[in-house]
Amino acid sequence: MEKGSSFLFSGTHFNRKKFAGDFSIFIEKKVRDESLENMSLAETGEVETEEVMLYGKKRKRKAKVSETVKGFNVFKTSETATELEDNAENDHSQERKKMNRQIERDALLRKKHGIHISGHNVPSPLKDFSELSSRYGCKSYLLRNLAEFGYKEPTPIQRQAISVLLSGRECFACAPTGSGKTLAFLCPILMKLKHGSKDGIRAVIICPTRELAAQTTRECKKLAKGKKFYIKLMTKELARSGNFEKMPCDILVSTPLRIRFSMRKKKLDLSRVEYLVLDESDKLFELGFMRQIDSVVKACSNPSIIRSLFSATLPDSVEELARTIMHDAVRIIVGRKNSASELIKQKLVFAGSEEGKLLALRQSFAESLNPPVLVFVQSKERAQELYRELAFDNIRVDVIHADLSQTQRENAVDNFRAGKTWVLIATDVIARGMDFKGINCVINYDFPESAAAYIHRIGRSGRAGRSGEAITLYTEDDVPFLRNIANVMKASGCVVPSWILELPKLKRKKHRPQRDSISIKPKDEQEE
Ligand SMILES: Nc1ncnc2c1ncn2[C@@H]1O[C@H](COP(=O)(O)OP(=O)(O)OP(=O)(O)O)[C@@H](O)[C@H]1O
Repeated sequence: MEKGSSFLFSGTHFNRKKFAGDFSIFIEKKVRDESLENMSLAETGEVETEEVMLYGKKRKRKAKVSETVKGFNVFKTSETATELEDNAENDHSQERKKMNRQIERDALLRKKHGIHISGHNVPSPLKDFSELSSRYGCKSYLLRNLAEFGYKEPTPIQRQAISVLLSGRECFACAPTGSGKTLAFLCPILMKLKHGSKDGIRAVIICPTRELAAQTTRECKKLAKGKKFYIKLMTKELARSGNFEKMPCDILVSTPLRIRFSMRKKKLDLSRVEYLVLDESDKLFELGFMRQIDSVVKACSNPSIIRSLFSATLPDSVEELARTIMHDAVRIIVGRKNSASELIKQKLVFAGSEEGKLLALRQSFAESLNPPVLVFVQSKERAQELYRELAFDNIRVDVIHADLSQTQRENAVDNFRAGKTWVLIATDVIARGMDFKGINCVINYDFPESAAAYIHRIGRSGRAGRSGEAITLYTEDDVPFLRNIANVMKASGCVVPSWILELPKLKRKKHRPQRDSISIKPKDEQEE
C-alpha cells in the first residue's frame, strides 16, 4: 500500500482473539439465515465453483443409487436410503461450513475497512478490482480504464456499494469526503447498462450543483472510454430545447432544477430508467430541492429500477425519508457516520471581529501562502467583498458563486484546477463533491452554518488519501455554535479545548448571522 493512502484504505486490524466472543455471536446470527449464506456465496466465483462441485457430487451419487436399486432387493434399498440420508446430511454440513467460512471472510474484510452494513442478504464486499470480472463478468475496457487511472484497489465504499448495486439491490451509502463514492455508483451502471442504445434514458444521476454534475459527467466519460455510451450532461440549452425522443442518451447527469424543467416541457421520458442515483443525497432532500426530487423519483416509474443515495453526511431524517422510497435497501456506512476525514488537520482560530478576520487572513497569506487554497464565505455578496479586498494584494485570487454567469463559473473552476488561481473564494456552491486535486488548505473565513456544511467544505482537501489542512475563523458571534464543529473535530482525532466542548448544547443547528461587511475601512466610511 502506498504511503499516504492510509485514509482511503484505512481500517483496523481485526484481532480475532480479542473479539472472539462478539465474533461467535455474529456468526451464529448469520448462520440462522441460510438464504443469506447462499446469496453471499453465489456472489463469489470461488465458492460458486465449490457449489457446482457439490451439486456435481450429488448428481453422481444419485446416479449410483438408482443403479443399485435397480438390481437388488428390499434390504439393499433400505440400506441405500440410509446412505443417501447420510450423504445428504454430509453435503449439507459441508455446504454450511463453506458458507460460514465465506461469512467469516466477509466480516473480516468489512471490519478491516471500517464497513458497516445493515439489511439482509448483503453481498460480499469486493476483495479487489479483479473480482469485478471473476464475480460479475466486467468487460476488459473498464478494468483497463481503472488501471489507467492508477487505482490499485477499491476504496471501502467501492468494495461494498459496487457489489450491492451489481447484485440488483438498492442502497444508501455514507462514506467520508474524497473516498471514491463517484466510482462506487458509476462502475455498476457502466457494467450493467446496455451501451449505445436507442431505448431512451436508462440511468439518471442527480447532483445538487452544475459544477458537480459537470464533474460527474466527465468522470463517467473517462471511465467509459473504449465503449460507445451516450453520456449527457443536462445543460441549460439541453433542458430548454433538447429533444430526448430523437437524441440517444444512455446516462443523463443533471441538477434537480434542470431535469425538472426538461420534464415540464414533456420531452423527457424517464419511464425506462434502470438506475437512479441521488448524489449528495442529504442536500437533495433539503426543502429547496425536495419537490423536484419527488417528481423525478415518481417519473422513474420502471418497477425494476435500482435507486441509490450517496453522501458523506446522512442525517437520520434523510435515512427515514429514503426508506419510504426504497425497497429492500442495504445501508452502508464507512467509518463513523457524519464524520470528517481524519487526514485533515483542523484548527479553530479566534479572530475577534469581522475586521479581525480580514487582518488574520492577510497576515496568514503574507507569512506563508501554500496554494491551492479555498476560502469559504457565507454569501455571494461577501464573496464579492472579500474578492475586492484581496484582488490587489498580489495574490492570484478568483471568486465563484451562484450569481456569476455559467462561463464565469466554469472559468473559475478551470483556472483553479489548472493552478492559474492560487486562492479561490467561494460560497457553499462548490462545497459539495468538487474534486480539486491537492488542495492544501481550506479556510472557513465565515463560520459554516452547520456541522454538515463544515464536513463538506473541509472535505475539499484531504482527498484520495492525501493530507490537508482546514482553518476555521470565528468571532464572538460564532462562539455559541463552536461546539457543533468542535465535536466533529474531536471525532476525527483533533485536539479541541475542553471549554468549547462544555458549551451548552443548542437546539438551533443552523447559524447564518448578519455580519458586518468585509472591509478594513471604518464603518461610517463604508456606508457612504
Ligand atoms: N480506488 C481508488 N483508488 C485511488 N483513488 C481513487 C479511487 N477511487 C477514486 N479515487 C480518487 O479519489 C478522489 C475522490 O473521489 P470522489 O470524488 O469520488 O470522492 P467522494 O467520496 O465522492 O467525495 P465527496 O464526498 O467530496 O463527493 C478522486 O480524485 C478519485 O479519482
